[in-house]
Amino acid sequence: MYDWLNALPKAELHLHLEGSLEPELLFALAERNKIALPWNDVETLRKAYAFNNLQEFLDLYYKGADVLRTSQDFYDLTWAYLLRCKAQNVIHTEPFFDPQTHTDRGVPFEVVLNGIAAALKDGEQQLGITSGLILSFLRHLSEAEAEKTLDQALPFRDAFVAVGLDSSEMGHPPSKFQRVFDRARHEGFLTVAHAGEEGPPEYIWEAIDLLKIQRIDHGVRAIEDERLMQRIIDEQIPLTVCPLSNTKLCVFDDMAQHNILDMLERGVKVTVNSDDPAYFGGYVTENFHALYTSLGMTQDQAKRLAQNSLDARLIKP
Ligand SMILES: Nc1ncnc2[nH]cnc12
Ligand SMILES: [Zn+2]
Repeated sequence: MYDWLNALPKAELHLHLEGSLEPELLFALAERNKIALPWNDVETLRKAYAFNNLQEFLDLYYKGADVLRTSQDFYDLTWAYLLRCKAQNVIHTEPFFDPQTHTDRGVPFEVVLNGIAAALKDGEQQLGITSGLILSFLRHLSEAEAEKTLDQALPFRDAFVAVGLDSSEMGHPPSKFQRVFDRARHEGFLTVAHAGEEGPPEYIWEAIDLLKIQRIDHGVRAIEDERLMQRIIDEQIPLTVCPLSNTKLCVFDDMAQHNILDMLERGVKVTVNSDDPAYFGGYVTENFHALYTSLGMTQDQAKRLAQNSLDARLIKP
């Protein structure tokens, strides 16, 4: 089944480039940039990948991102991810990057963007993988800081298709970013937002009604609100679900409890994604495979999930 799932043509719509930083590359970049790490070796670092919630993961993820300093680093990170896409027949990807994670420690916006954009261009030319980059604001920071990030992005507007919202969800509702999302839309960007990962259904309502999103990232807590379920079914608002992420971050106790197939059967446009594959134990195919082993996903369901990912692209072929 793994090989069959691997061969399915699919799109990945929820992937943080910084979350694809494998420990081996992290150590190689630390050496290249002469950065001392708090872990002795790759195995010790991998052992630290045990999380009780989103915040515990984010604390380590931001630490790991500190090895990314030059455009070449961002190129190498993005290229390594694209090679994984090629190996798993991901024919299109819409990755996130978090500029504030880098600008806040002194790496200029254009250094980050140039490396990522060059790799995505080579990915299309050399690997045939199309892409659309999403600039994600860190929601634990202020809206004013998001506004500053949008200002930095405008000279490079052709490099992005959308803005997004990620990082610590609880206590940082979408409504906190309504004005900057208004301006981003006015500037011609599409919008997406993480909502309903740990946060309540109310945050999903806000993402839809206030941020006017094209897709909900995660959204698994929508199932707690029947009126919301009807809305996302009626309007076919896609959910970019990340099964391995949800179990690693204890959103579900184990994969057998995951609601993605229940949502699929109810007519929700759910998709399968890897979120932060270097930290959560697998790329897209491993996420599909976990649904097969733990939930008995059928080939027909897998085909519908893969087709949903192609249908939910922001950039249509
Ligand atoms: N799963 C996730 N939720 C929120 N922010 C993130 N940043 C990287 N991964 C994330
Ligand atoms: Zn995410």
